[in-house]
Amino acid sequence: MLELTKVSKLFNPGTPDEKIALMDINLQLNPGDFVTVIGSNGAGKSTLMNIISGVMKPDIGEVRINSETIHHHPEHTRSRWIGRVFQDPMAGTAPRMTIEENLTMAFKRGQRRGLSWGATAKRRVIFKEQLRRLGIGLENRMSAKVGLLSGGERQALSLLMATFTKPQILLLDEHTAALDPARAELITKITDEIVREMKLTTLMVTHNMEQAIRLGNRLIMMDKGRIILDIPQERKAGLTVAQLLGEFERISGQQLSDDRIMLG
Ligand SMILES: Nc1ncnc2c1ncn2[C@@H]1O[C@H](COP(=O)(O)OP(=O)(O)OP(=O)(O)O)[C@@H](O)[C@H]1O
Repeated sequence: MLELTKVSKLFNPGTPDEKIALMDINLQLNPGDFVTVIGSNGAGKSTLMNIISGVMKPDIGEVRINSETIHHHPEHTRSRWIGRVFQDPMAGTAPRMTIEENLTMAFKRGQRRGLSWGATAKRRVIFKEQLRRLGIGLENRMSAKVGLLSGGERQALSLLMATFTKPQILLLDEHTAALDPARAELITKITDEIVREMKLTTLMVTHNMEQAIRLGNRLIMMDKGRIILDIPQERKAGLTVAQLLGEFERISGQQLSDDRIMLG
């Protein structure tokens, strides 16, 4: 499904500001894998997401989706296969457009994948149905401008738009971090439901340790540009936050330094 082979990325190479963002990353996701990603500050989590989504190119190494190398595809063509939700609720939607117009945009992206839902009226019924699944009443506000929605409502809509046409890969980049705890929990619940129902292959970066353990079927821990721990479902199921932090210390020889860390 998604395969990274020997991917490395350095910033400012050969200068005093040289930073290793990713070093020799090998990662393979199987169809339907829901992988949570945690790590210390500057571990390379965002760079990993940026390289998969095509915002950045690796210095060396390969990224493949369904065995096809995707380096030569720019970000906008990769959006046919990759859905992404960012931390910033403003990032995934167009604020001056209505909910319906935003969904139409997401729908049109998917059309190239062979979707055809015909007339506008039929599409509107489908949009309403999809919005109702979120359980926050957006189906009754289809003509509202998205800029008027709360952060949580916008993240729910972003999530729906990113998954509308079943992407091959879903990237969630700390997508609940900017929300208050109640909204973050709601978006987490909706995420879990959508990912499970649609069986989406998903990578989710989070600073919430408890969430990283609770969600998904696999957990990856990063430090200094490397994957230092890859925990499968069987081991993840009984894991506690204290054990997870202990594992980090044991392998990296230091405490997990993350100024946004949440233990639960
Ligand atoms: N555009 C850039 N220019 C220079 N250095 C960069 C750039 N982007 C990232 N880095 C550096 O690369 C390393 C990895 O950064 P990255 O943002 O991927 O880490 P992260 O795990 O997402 O961190 P955090 O959790 O703190 O957001 C860090 O040392 C960072 O300072």
